[in-house]
Amino acid sequence: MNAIVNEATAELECDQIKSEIQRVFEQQRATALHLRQSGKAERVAKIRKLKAAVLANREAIIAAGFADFGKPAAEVELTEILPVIAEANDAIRKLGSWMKPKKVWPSRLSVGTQGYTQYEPKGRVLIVAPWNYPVNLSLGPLVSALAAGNAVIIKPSEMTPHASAVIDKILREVFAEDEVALFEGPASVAQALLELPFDHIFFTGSPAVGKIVMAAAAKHLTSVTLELGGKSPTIVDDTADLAAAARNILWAKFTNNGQTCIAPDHVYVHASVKDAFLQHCIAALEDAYGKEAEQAESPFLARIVNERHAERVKVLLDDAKARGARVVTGGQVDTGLRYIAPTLIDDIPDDAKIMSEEIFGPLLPIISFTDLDTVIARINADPKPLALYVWSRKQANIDKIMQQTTSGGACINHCVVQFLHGNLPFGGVNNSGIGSGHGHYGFLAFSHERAVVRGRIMLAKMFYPPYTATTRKLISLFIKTV
Ligand SMILES: NC(=O)c1ccc[n+]([C@@H]2O[C@H](COP(=O)([O-])OP(=O)(O)OC[C@H]3O[C@@H](n4cnc5c(N)ncnc54)[C@H](O)[C@@H]3O)[C@@H](O)[C@H]2O)c1
Repeated sequence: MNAIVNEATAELECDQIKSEIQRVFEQQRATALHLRQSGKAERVAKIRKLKAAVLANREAIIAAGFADFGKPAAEVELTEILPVIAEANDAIRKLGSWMKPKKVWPSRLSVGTQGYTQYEPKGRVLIVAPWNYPVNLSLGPLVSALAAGNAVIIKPSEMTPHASAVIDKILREVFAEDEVALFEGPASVAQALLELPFDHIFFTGSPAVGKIVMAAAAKHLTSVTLELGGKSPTIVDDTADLAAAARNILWAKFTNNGQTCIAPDHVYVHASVKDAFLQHCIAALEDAYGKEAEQAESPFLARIVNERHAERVKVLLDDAKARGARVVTGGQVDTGLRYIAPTLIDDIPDDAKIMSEEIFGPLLPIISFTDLDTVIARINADPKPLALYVWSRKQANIDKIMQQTTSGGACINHCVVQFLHGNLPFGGVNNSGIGSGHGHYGFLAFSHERAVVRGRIMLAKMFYPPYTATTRKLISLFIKTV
């Protein structure tokens, strides 16, 4: 009986959410039409208000990061607040030039015309965010959507309720719901949103859900930006600065306890320097989080977002160990406390699950190699990664890796900073994503580039029917000379 009542209640709630979503979506139609004519001042004013509200709620965002996954305050500020402020400042400074129509030279076939691209808001857009950087990955794209002049609906992840509550508070402080609205809830809420004919969907999450989003978007031919995940490889060759590599790779890996889309997933290290690299890694771990036995108490390590994910990461570790892998350091797991120690794993057989699934947790496989070609072949046999990191002082090795592999982004002698570089596109390639965001690229993702040609001299007149011998000669001339 209870199950039936629960089901009926859930269905009723679902219907209520759907009609609420529909109501807001309809309201946003008029806003989108108004925004089509909005200028720089109006858009910048919105971004300034958003930025001020983020800063005013700084402590609340820090508290939410701690409540959701025990995230240290410094990490919340560095990875959740700073990127949003940087995105906002970039848009405030540059929006004037981004919005300006861009003139182009006439091509040989369009001599006598004036051509330019005009940047128009896409209209009503949907931003779907994941849980791992809930503030950054919903408000960062929001800045770009506002810069481009859109009405926006945001769907944050259900797994970080404290962050969602702060985001909701910030948005309510700054926007009317016909400008920016937020719908919290499980995947079913995202599915209800995906039924609507949005003008663009900006989705950040897993490749599996990315496919669902793209299929739903296809029904309305809605354009998509898909910021997805995957296994980002890191290569450390025998010429690398091992101390610098170890410190930087581990920082990139264990920030947010490994729950970062562009974290180094696994490391290929040249066999001749593997032992030295491992020693540097252990020293770097101790510097950052204390001795192995103290690391569970470190205030600088976040926790896994929930028990289900802690269990998922534990299964990867157990499977690797069962197949003969060796834990170099770490390996302690308490799923109840959502704690998994920073763990380095060696001697992993190729068929271990950890070598094919995105780890998204604090386990770092170290794989030794002697021949760079085999590493490149392995990388190319896997789906195209979101990021690739190379540590080397040998230009020939760097060139070889960069020319013979692909990835959404890459760093040479660095990790993860491509995210913070606002002048570069941030995105994946195929399985790791489609399209890109950040800065100007974010503005473009949420804009329609309308191609406009203004006629001056009417060259086309020469080709009007009736088609005479002269017309044919002229066409031949163009074919030869164009
Ligand atoms: N490329 C990037 O910038 C980037 C950044 C962060 C995370 N990621 C990736 O995101 C993944 C982790 O985040 P996650 O677990 O929140 O991802 P996810 O794909 O499970 O969820 C993302 C969002 O989609 C919604 N969702 C879940 N199932 C859905 C469904 N069936 N239909 C419609 N919507 C659904 C969720 O509610 C959430 O809001 C990892 O793969 C990671 O690499 C990528």
